[in-house]
Amino acid sequence: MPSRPFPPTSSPNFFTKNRILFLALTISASLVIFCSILYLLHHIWHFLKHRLQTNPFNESASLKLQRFSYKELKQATNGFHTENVIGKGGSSTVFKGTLKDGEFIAIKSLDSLSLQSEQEFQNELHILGGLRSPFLVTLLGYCVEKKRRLLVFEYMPKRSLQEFLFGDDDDGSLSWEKRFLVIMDVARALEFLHLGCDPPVIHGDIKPSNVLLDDEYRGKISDFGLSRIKVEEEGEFNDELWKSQEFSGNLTAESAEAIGTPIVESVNEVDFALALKASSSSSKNYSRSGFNVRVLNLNSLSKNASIASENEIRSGNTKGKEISTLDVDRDDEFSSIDHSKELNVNNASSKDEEEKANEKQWGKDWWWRQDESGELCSKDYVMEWLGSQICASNPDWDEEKNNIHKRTELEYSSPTDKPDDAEDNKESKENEITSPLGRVSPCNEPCSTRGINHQICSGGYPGPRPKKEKKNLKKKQRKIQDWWKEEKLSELSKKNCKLKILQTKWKKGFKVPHFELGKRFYLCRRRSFQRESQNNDCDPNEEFSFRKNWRKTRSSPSIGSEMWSGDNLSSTTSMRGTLCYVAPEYGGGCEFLMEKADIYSFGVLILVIVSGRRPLHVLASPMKMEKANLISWCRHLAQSDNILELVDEKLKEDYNKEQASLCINIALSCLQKIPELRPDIGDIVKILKGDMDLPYLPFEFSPSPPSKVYSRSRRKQKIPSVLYRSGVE
Ligand SMILES: Nc1ncnc2c1ncn2[C@@H]1O[C@H](COP(=O)(O)OP(=O)(O)OP(=O)(O)O)[C@@H](O)[C@H]1O
Repeated sequence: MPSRPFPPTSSPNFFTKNRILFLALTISASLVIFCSILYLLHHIWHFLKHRLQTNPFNESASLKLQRFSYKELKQATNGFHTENVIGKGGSSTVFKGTLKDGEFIAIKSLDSLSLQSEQEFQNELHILGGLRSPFLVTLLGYCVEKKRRLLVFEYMPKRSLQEFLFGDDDDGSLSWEKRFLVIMDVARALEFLHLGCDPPVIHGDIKPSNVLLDDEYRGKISDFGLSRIKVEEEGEFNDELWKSQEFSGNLTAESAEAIGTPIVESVNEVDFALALKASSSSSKNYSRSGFNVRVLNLNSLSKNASIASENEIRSGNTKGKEISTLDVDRDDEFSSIDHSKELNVNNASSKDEEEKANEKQWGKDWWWRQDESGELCSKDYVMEWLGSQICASNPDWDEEKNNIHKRTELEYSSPTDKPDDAEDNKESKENEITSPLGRVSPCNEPCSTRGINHQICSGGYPGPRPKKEKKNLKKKQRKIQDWWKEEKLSELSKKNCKLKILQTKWKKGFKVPHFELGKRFYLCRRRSFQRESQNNDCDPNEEFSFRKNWRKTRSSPSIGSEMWSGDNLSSTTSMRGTLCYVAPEYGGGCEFLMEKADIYSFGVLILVIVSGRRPLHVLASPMKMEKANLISWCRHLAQSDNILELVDEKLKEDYNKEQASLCINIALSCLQKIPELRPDIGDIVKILKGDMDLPYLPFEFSPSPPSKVYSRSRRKQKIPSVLYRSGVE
């Protein structure tokens, strides 16, 4: 039997094909595995690298914040007793508390719940809550119960630098050494925020009242209500993310969870339009509709507003009510919350509260005032500010008052001289030779809080004032106003003209209904503000903050700077920070708070610390006018090679001249108008430590011609290591 042929199942061709296929599969599989491993390794490396950069937001485990109950905090502060009040911010009251274990704490309690205060609360909670540094005030915990929002901080026994520099209880203990250390501490704090954190954190409101002092007068930065996390994507800012942070004040839910802090449910999604709308709204009128920004548009805004304003007109109450644009769909949770009552703050009568609310309310008009009103001009702000400053206690002013007092006494002592005549004669004589500021005479009249129209305060001239004298006084005040206007504000007016032209162009080009609305609100608010200002007494403890506008603090006002040049008063849609400390570019429409804006504020802070003066200091004597604006005075001194004249007179000769001039020079370089030219904080710290040379200052700050500037000997100065905080270096 012939054998059957073996079926040709495996030809050499078949084997080769299979082998090739197998090889190809193996190679591609191993390639995929290899690439995945590479990808994984890259990610691990990236993650580790960033972790090593002390990324505060990833160190979740160690940063769990303690959640306090309201009851616990109430006990710690003896029922939030007024005796325990240690500070007052624009939107919160700070109490000293004692925990059961005897530890002192500072409890910051929101006075009322508005979008803005909620946003700042969230900011502090999520940004500061995720940071740990010996140069930052430690956030220990929080309390969120219904409408109550409280933050618990480590207690800083020496309170704020502001109180120390300008407070009544100045015992002169802020020696040069301490001042220098505080400058160093703030620089280190900013170094941590800008360079030690990834992503960097921008504080956004560096000023003396936000620098707290510990037992040894070492400075720590506080108040992260305006701070921002800088998010940079492929070299460009991520607009969306930035804005969402800017206006919602929230990190994402995940990141919040990561640092163990709560997201307060209602404010998760808020955008620019809402923030603007809400920034001119009061907590009392806050509505749920405001939270859903996605449905907001200009039409709904104007519609809501017109309904609201109609209601207001009907009820005859137009005071402080732009907010009522949001009156539709009122949300109980966020409607009228009177925190102070709950907190047992006894001294706030309902009337007072209303006034306070109105006052804050006025402050929230900033955006409308900026963007819309035809009447808006920087001059207004300057005049308003001047009004309050003239009331402020001021050594130079006091000096001048004493002189005037002496003069007046002399005049009165002569039996032949009638007081009124004497005053008149004096006025006509002095009129010829000096500006009205030189002839300011004191009064006992109450001062209105804002506006140059108010009386000039003095504590040293007792007794009732004859009618004629009052008239004279008014005359003088009017002259003072005119003089200020002529001398200092013409430049501002020019800028305002430009601004108005721009606004007109804008209006012509785009007829958007809500502009008119804004104007109506502004005018309405302005009227109510004027009424308020007529009634208010002068409070020297005011500060102009762009987030709160005029606000009361326990300490004296800190204000001034570039306002004479108008730089700080340019129009912007979302100005935040504190006047005179805020960088000029931030007022120019730049929406991003950059590190260099912090550097600018730091420059102002240095000058304030070194000089013991506020950035804008209205002085009685025209001879001292040049000193009114700390920054321009400093620039003038630099030009005349005399910067040490800026050093606080209280220090007499008891200070380190090299350190002082180093600080002033650093400040000058921080105050350069072009942000890019300002040094970064890493360099500043190195310069302060003496590890790096001071960069060349621009020609405008130099007393010498350019050639000399460049041949100027560079100072290399070693600061004794004892100056640095142990364990930190
Ligand atoms: N941890 C603290 N220890 C001691 N005093 C504090 C502390 N925190 C705040 N203060 C005091 O309370 C004052 C107001 O605090 P803070 O500026 O934080 O309130 P705020 O409402 O955020 O003010 P702002 O209007 O600047 O936002 C401070 O100037 C300081 O005197």
